[in-house]
Parts: sequence; structure tokens; C-alpha cells
Amino acid sequence: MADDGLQLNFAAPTGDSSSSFSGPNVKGSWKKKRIVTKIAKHKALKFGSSSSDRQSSGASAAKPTAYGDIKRDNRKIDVLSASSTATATASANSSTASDHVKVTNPANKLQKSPFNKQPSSLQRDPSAPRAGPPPKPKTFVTSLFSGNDSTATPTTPVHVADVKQSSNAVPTSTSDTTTFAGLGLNPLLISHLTLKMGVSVPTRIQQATLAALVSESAGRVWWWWWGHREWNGRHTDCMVQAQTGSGKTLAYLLPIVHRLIQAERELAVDDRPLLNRTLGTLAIVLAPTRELAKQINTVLEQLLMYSRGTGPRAASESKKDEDEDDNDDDEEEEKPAATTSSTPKISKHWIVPGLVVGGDKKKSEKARLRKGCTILVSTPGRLIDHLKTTQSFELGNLRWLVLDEADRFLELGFEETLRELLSIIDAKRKRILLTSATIKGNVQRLAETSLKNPLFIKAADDEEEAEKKADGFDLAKKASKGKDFILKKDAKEGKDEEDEGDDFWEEQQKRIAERGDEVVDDYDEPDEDDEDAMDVSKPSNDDDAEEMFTVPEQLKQTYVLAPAKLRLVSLVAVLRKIALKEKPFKAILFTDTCDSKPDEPAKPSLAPTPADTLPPEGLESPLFPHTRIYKLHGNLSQKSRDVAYKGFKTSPSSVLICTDVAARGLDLPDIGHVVQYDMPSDVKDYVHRVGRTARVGREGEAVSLLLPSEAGYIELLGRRGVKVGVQDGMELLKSLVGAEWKKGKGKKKGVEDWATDVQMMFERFVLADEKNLELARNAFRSHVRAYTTHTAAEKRIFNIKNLHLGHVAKSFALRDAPGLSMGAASSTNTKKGQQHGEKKKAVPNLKKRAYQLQSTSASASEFGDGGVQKLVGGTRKKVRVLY
Ligand SMILES: Nc1ncnc2c1ncn2[C@@H]1O[C@H](COP(=O)(O)OP(=O)(O)OP(=O)(O)O)[C@@H](O)[C@H]1O
Repeated sequence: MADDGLQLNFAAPTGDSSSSFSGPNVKGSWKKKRIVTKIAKHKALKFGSSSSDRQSSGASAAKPTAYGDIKRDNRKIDVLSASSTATATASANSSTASDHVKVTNPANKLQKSPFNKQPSSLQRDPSAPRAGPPPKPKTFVTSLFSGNDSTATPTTPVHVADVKQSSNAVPTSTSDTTTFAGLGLNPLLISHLTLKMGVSVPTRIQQATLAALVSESAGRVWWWWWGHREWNGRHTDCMVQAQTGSGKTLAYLLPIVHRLIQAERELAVDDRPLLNRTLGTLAIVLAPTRELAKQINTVLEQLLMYSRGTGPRAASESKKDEDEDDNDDDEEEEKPAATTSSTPKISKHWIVPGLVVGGDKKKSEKARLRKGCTILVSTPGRLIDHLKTTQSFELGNLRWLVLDEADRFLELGFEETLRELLSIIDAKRKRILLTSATIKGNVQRLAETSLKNPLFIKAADDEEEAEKKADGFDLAKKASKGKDFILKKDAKEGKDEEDEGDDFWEEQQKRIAERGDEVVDDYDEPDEDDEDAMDVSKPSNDDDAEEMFTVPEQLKQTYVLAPAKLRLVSLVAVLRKIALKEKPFKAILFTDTCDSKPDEPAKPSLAPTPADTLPPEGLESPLFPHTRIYKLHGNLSQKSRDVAYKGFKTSPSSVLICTDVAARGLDLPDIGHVVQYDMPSDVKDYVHRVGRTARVGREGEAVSLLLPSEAGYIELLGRRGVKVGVQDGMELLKSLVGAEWKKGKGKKKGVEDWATDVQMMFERFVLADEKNLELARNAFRSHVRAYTTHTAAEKRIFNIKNLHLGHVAKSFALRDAPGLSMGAASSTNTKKGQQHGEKKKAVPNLKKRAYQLQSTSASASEFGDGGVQKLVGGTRKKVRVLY
């Protein structure tokens, strides 16, 4: 091991943490002691020093544990079969459980974690020579496996989640009413979808939206086009909800394109179409992130190739326009689109896609808008910008507005912006669609106040319901918590259950009127005197807290309870395990924040190079052979974002370290794994994050790393319909064996040694350079800051007062917790908000939550016994701001 002034010690800190620091120079005997300790530990690990050994050596309180006996059988993930009454040990012995995930209730039984080793002196081989008290080492001594939080090791399984059939897959059984043709989709589109896009059967949500928005008699197109708002009975607007990866993008694009084609045909006079791009923008699709907007635009471009075959004019229109528009040449004549003989012909193509997103050149966007973009995909900030500054942006004929990931807009503080936008186009609009896998109360509120008599369209969750749908277009009509209104068969004939629906909306209106303006307090510290509020097993009072979610059933979700000191090595272990098992593989690694400075990685790089050299084009780390690691977060330049995203997509084996900027909508079919190093600040984001894998019926796995103190999160997820099984933490660490940056570093003796070595590699890497150190410190601060931003429902679990900052520092490869300045990020966020034209009041009130903590290396060291409590002296208000 390179001499970095640091030695390892598996002895746990005693009550007096300072004893771990300085002492007389007894180097020789210390080394000897360490060797002896290691031998004893190695023996214990290798030859079955299990609970009984530990009990006899002072660990008598430790019970057999659900995860963690190192000598246990070699199952990869601890995917356990369990009944509600089986004990964890029984579960562990089940051998046929590989298809099951054991879901435990962490709040049930708590016991010691194997992560939390007894002092190594207690494990010493009694025959080992030892004279007198152990000498105190001169150097800084640390152990990953002692002094860990062992408060919440789950043991009692409460639910077995059988892996069912894929729930977001394309249905296998079809009938007339569940095919594109049966649903009345334009034949041009059907043949294009089948021949060119590999889409031959609609997914359930596509069936539902097509049934609602397409199955109209052709004659109605006239009425629709010329301004009859309520052409489909009474419903003009829709909310569309379906699981992640269930095909929502085509679910809303297909009806739009279909309608435009129909309108073109209906309105042609003597084969001369009346419609052309000079009508301006007829449909706008808004996406919360640039990557998602680009992805939607790509799908749209592919779809609009329907009429071209070999002459994809519209698809290349954007690119061509960009080039032309850069020269500001807007004199271009419309040219007829080429068609192939294999697809039905239309005389001229006029549906032109357009993309305007932040980070792109505004000048060329303006020129494109001036020429006319029939369907425009945009991010909200840039759209507002054009609405305000681009005079030639024609919206007089706008017929559709789609908010993809609608709830995300509201979270980002765009509610006012959206209302502004809706009010601008309200007089002209014909249809607004809100879509998401998670439609929260805030979206419903927006719908209540801004949508006209909306339909709630939800995909059937199971085959049975899908079958029902085949019989009669079930459309969940209106949403209320836990209550859907299903349109019966006769809805198709124009008889829906509108009375019931109207009552619902009237009630909602009343509720809003009674409630008055809501004051949102965005840092609601849980009241510790309120027992209910602090009890994780009880539902929160949060208005949205008990919303139920569904995730794809074929998605295997597990969690690992890793004490803070072991979080970093556990993360490496998770990724190594994937890398060793699957070649090639793609994984997304979510972290909670990016650093506040541009172009710095969200976390210390997973490669042994200076942290800020994790470049857009990625790096390979010897820890994960043949795997390229990329980073993506909102503070990167657009160019870096594009390069990183493209690199991640095209590399055979790759990991994308990212923030929630990649949580929504991104569709990469080959992502097999999602890893969460930090939990998102809202359960619904958990659903979106894990939804990056297991798309359209494919397999996928999601692993979350939780602190023992956060174990209540699993119960909370369970209450919201998301069942997560447990993984064996110590078992997982076995994949660290062989992990090193340089070969030949001496014989490793056990998993703990490997884990410690990996941790040391990171720490040395961070210590090697002041810049790395600062990056790691920033990441630590960002993390602690982000920890305070959980929703009210989760603050009981993610309570900053539970954190041991010294241990948390370890998870950032720091040896001591740096000082915290909680207000530091507000400026970044504020800037961001302003950049998006956000009103001041919509900016999260960071000032309120930005209490400042002062730490010293002694009090916040991993050896200190204090977490935040010590630093804040019990309550936040008493904190002194020292710098
Ligand atoms: N009918 C279909 N048959 C086969 N594949 C489909 C079908 N419809 C969509 N897909 C594919 O499914 C994938 C996921 O689609 P999409 O991104 O629209 O899902 P989503 O529901 O919007 O997911 P998220 O909620 O995560 O944004 C895409 O790769 C798309 O090409």
C-alpha cells in the first residue's frame, strides 16, 4: 500500500473517540498487532466464524441476520423467497428463490448489522501473542467496519413480490379494437409504424388514447378544424397516465399526426391541400428537459417519415432548416415530398417538425419558427422566450398542447409559467394533454383550474382489464385518489357517465374554493414532538403523500442498507457486480445533486484520475473493466451534455452518473440497471428513476443504497405500491475481490480488506490534489444540502439530524466532514429559475431551509459521536453561523 500516512485499523472506536488518533510511536508492535488481527479475521471469515464465534467473542447481542453472514452460500443477489411469517434466516436458506424478491418491513425487527463489526481485538485469535494493552498508533487510523449505525436491519419479511409478467409490454392478444387498424389510425401511419418503426401492436395506453382521440368519423374533422372545441362529446382536454416505458410518447403523437393527416385530406380542394406550414404551429409538445425534448423530436421525425419512404423530407427538415436558417434564408419554396410506391401517396407533405430548446442557437430557431413548424417540441423556458420575443411565431391555429411529464413542470416551479402559457393560448386552443407516469395532486389542481372538462386516460394495469378494454374501450375518465371512473362500452356511442364525472369536478372546484390560495412551505421540518409525524409507519398528512404508484412488474427492485462509511465501497460493489456479470451492460447511477460549479462531476470520479477530468467523452476505470463512465447534470454546458449522452448511448458498456436531469422520459432500451446512490427527494421521482430500465416489457433491475437510518423508506415505498426486496450487503461486497487500480499490491485476505483498499484508493485519490479535495467537499456539502429537501412525507426518514457527518464524509472519500454552508446553493437555483423566466415566488425558498452548520474536523470526524445534533445543539435555530 502506498504510504499516505494512513493505516487501517479494524478496531472500533471506544467511547472516547480521540483514542483513535495520536499516541506513542510503537510502529513495530502496531504492525504486528494488525497482522495478527487480520489473520484472526481472515480465519473467522473463511472458516466460518459466524455468529457463534462472534458471540463468544463479545458479540453476544448479535442475532443471526438476514443478510450478511459472510460464509453464507453464494447467491449473487440475496433474492429470497419468503412468506409473511418466515424468518429472515429461513429465507436465507431457501434455495429456489431466485425469482422472488423478499420485501421486508424494516421497521419490524431491528438487529445488528454484519457491517457493524465488533472491535477486531475481540476477534483476535486467543493464541496470538499479545503483551499489555494495545499500543496507540501514531498515524490516523480508520475502520470501515466498526462504529457503524446498526439500528435498522430488517429481518421480518412482510410481503413476497412474485415477478409477474411484464406490465408495460406490448399486449400479446389483440382483437379488432386493440389494433391500430381497429382503432381507426390512418393506414399511412400504420404501414410506416410496422415497416419502419417496428411498432405493430399498440401498447395499452396507446389503445386508450387512440380510442379516445382518433376513433372519430372523418366528417368530424371539419368541425374540429374549424373551431368546434368540443368535437368529441364534451371532452376537450386529457390527462394521460401510464407506467414508465409504456409508450406514452406515441400515445400522444399518433393522434396528433393522424388528425393532421385527416384534416389535410378533408380540406384539400381539387387535390390541392389547403394546409401548409405557413399556418404556423398547430401542436406544441413541452418537455421538462432538453434531452427529453430532443428524444421526443426524434420520435416525431421518425413518425413523420410516414409519407416519404426514400425521401424523408420532413425528417431532415429541422437539420436542413438549421443550415438554411443560419444563413437566414427564408425564401425557400415548398417542394413536393417524394413517396415510395409501397406506401399510399399524398400529394404534398406539409407537417414539419421543429425543436426549440435551451442551449441551442436562438437565431436559427427564430428563422425556423418564422417559416412555420407544424409540430413544435420545446422546453418551457425557451418557448416562453420565443412567445415573448419572436414576433413571427404564429400560434393563431394552435390545436394541441402536450405537457409531457406534466408533474415535473410544476416541481420545477413552472406552474405560473404554465398558467401564463395556458392563458395565452386558451382562446385558441383545442386540446391540452397532460401526461406522466405519476400524476400528482398538483397536476390535478392545474387540470382543475386550467383544463376544460378533461378526460383522465389511464392504461389498464393487467391483462384482465386489457381484455375488458378489447370489449369496449374502457377509459378511465376522471381521476380522484383511488377512484377511477370507467367509461363503459356505450361511451363509444357518445353516452358516457358524465353526470358522475361532473359531480367529481364540481366537488373539486368547491374544494379549491374553500381552500383558498395555498401557501406552500417548502421546508417543513417534521415536528419531533408530534409522534405521528415522526412515525414512519403511519401515513403522512402530506396532501399528495399517499398517492399510489405502479412500476413495471418485471422490474426487480432491491435495496442495500449500507452504513455511511461503507456506502462508497458498496456502490463500487454494486457496479462491479453488474460489470462482472453482464457484458456488455448499461447502467444509470443517480445521485442527488451536481456540484454547484459548472463542469465538475456530481461525485468524485470513479476513475483514478483527477475528479474534474471525468470528461464529457467519459473515462474507463480499472475498477469496472471495459466500461466507460460518463456524467450528465444540469450544470454542464449543452455541448458536454450532448457529448456525454451520445457517448453513453453508443458505448457498449457504460455507466451514466447523473442527477434527476435524466430521471424523466429518457428512453434507452438497453439500460438494464438503475443504481441510486442517493434517494430522490420525492417517491414519485423514485418511480421515474427506476423506470429508466425495464421498458416496454424488457427485464431490468434497480438497486438503491440506503443508510440504516433510512430503512423506513422501504416501508414508505411499500405503502405507495412499490415493493422492494433486500440485498445482502456483505454478500455484495464480495464483488470487490480483485478490485484494484494497480495489480500486485500484495495478498488480500478477505472481503473487508478489499473493501478497505478500495476506500483507501478513493481517499488517496482525493487527498492527492487540493482540487480533488475541494470537489469531494463540494459534493459532500451538496449532498447534505439535498438531504434537507425531501418532501414532508419523507423528512421523517431522511432527517438530517440522523446523519453522522463524519461517516457521511467517508462516502465522499473524505476523512473528515468539511464545514457546511447550507445557503450556498441558493444562488445557483435562483439563477436557474430566473433563466427560465420563473417568477420569484416560484423559486424554492432555500433561504428558509438554508440554515448554516459549523463543523470542526474533530466533532464531525468519523470518530466523533455526533452527527448534526451535536453541531446544531439540538435545534436548528440555535446554530451559529461561523463562516
Ligand atoms: N406499440 C409499441 N410497440 C413496441 N414498442 C413500442 C410501442 N410503443 C412504444 N414503443 C417503444 O417503447 C419505448 C418507450 O416508449 P416511451 O418513451 O414513449 O415510454 P413512456 O411511457 O413515455 O416512458 P416514460 O414514462 O419513462 O417517459 C420506446 O423505445 C418506444 O419506441
